[in-house]
Amino acid sequence: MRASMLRFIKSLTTSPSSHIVRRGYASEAVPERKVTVLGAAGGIGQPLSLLMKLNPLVSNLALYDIANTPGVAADVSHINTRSEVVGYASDAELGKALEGADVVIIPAGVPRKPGMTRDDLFNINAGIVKGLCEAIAKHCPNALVNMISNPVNSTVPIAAEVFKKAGTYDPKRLFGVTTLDVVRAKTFYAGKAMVPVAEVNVPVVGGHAGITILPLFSQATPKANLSDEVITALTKRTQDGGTEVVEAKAGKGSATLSMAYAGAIFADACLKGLNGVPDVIECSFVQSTVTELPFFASRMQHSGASSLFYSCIFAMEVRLGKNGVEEVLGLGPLSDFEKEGLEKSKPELKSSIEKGIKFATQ
Ligand SMILES: NC(=O)c1ccc[n+]([C@@H]2O[C@H](COP(=O)([O-])OP(=O)(O)OC[C@H]3O[C@@H](n4cnc5c(N)ncnc54)[C@H](O)[C@@H]3O)[C@@H](O)[C@H]2O)c1
Ligand SMILES: O=C(O)C[C@H](O)C(=O)O
Repeated sequence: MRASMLRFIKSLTTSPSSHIVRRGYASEAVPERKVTVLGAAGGIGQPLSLLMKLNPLVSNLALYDIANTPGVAADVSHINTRSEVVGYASDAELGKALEGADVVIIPAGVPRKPGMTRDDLFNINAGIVKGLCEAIAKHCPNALVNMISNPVNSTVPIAAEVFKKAGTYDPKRLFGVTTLDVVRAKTFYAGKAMVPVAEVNVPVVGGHAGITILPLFSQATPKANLSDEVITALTKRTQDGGTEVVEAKAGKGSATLSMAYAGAIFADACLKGLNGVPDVIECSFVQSTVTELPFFASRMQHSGASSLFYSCIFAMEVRLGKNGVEEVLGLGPLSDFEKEGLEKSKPELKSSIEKGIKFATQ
């Protein structure tokens, strides 16, 4: 488990809470932060809600789903951590769930079954995401939106178009959650490189489907002398990680537990960025200007005393301050294998992005 997540879970049982919430902050006070989970009663939503309840940076946790929310909210609310939990169960309550949210996490929608691609989920999930984003534009237009619902390569562009139409679009605040790809790349790399997994870092760029997932093992740390064959196999396993889980679950859905972990890591990074913690770096599928594609997942650094952390662009790191990005950091050279992977991924990524834009603007 990632060191920061382990630290905060451990700290819940070993330190007085007043110490926990102050760790890493210059000021004595930790801000109030509301996090809303849309799809909170689902396979991802439940463990993700649990993990957000364990996060000491959260003061208000709003759990929304169209089914089974009261039970999940009652259950999670009994955990003796900082946040107050409120469940919202119907369309009529969506506005209240979103009002005042700093971070909105969206794992609402149907998951894959064996034999399906993520794009096969488009017809159902596009409509769900569009409706939820319309509500976000209305009730919490300044929230950071963490999009988990698939196909991420299309649902993020849908969200962007909905926000543009509403006049609320801020590219610095919309994120496709690709953290699970990073989580997998780290795990698989550690296994082959025989290094402690907690020390591993691997940027993953591109998108979140098949060959659009581009792990950059040439930049993985700690360094290891892995053969081309091993790098190829690691890349393929990372790209097919979702399918590996879908097949193992044999019709009972896709990754939920590892996704909840990844979603919690990413939301925690968002909260830290909002709170002004420096040097917070994650990968995410965000608006980009570096390639000819309008969206691209890449590594980003977010911090700043104001409420922003910034998307970055293809294979880049950025440093943020009070008003967002302060500095864009170079990512470094790609291997020939990675350059080839990037070129191969572009047509699929482009078509998924265009599909989302077309759906939302029709
Ligand atoms: N980004 C990633 O890395 C990643 C990883 C895993 C899964 N996913 C995606 O996340 C989504 C959810 O997966 P899951 O396994 O949790 O599915 P699930 O079916 O277990 O849960 C989905 C939940 O969404 C709810 N829901 C449906 N429509 C809704 C609406 N309009 N408003 C609020 N809630 C609504 C359902 O009631 C259900 O509780 C899928 O699209 C899946 O493909 C993404
Ligand atoms: O593979 C899926 O359908 C779910 C998710 O995108 C994943 O990567 O696990």
